Amino acid sequence: MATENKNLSHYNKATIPNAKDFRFGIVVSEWNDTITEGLFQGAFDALIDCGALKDNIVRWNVPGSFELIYGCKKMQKSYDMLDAVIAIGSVIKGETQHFDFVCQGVTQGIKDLNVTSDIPVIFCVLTDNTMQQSIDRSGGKHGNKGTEAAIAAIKMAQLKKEAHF
Ligand SMILES: Nc1c(NC[C@H](O)[C@H](O)[C@H](O)CO)[nH]c(=O)[nH]c1=O
Ligand SMILES: CC(=O)[C@@H](O)COP(=O)(O)O
Repeated sequence: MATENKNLSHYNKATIPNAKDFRFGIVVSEWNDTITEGLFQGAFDALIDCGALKDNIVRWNVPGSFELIYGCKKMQKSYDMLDAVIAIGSVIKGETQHFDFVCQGVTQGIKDLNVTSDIPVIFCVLTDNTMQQSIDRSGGKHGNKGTEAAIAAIKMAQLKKEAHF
């Protein structure tokens, strides 16, 4: 289902575990910071709304989406008691193929972190053709992908808690 048919900010708290005992890391890219700050706020507000404590949320910044890979890896290693990490970025297509390489690189890198570590990393990276598409997905008409990522982080933290291996 395309984003335009699903508001990214809608969630049913009755279907979401209480996050009061979970600890979250959030790594935020500074590229397109008007977008990434909106994504961060959406994620932070949703975590709190679902019971997370402010003191249980740690935030780091990195220069761009490609650095999310290293930032999330170090976050996992620095805080091994984290229950989930959210990687927040905004990649917007320019004139060259650089967009494709950044998007593929960060996608594969974050996938690898989910394979190599026991702490889930949630992919909250917008990969848009235009700034308007990014605005629409970071608190605009399609909702906020940061909110969606926070809900995913809570659900994956619960799965990690219940999984024995
Ligand atoms: N064009 C965008 C970038 N480019 C920068 C890279 O992410 C990286 O920081 C650089 O290549 C140095 O390693 N990053 C974004 O997050 N969004 C963009 O639109
Ligand atoms: C995603 C990018 O790196 C891109 O915005 C850079 O723009 P350009 O392809 O025009 O150099």
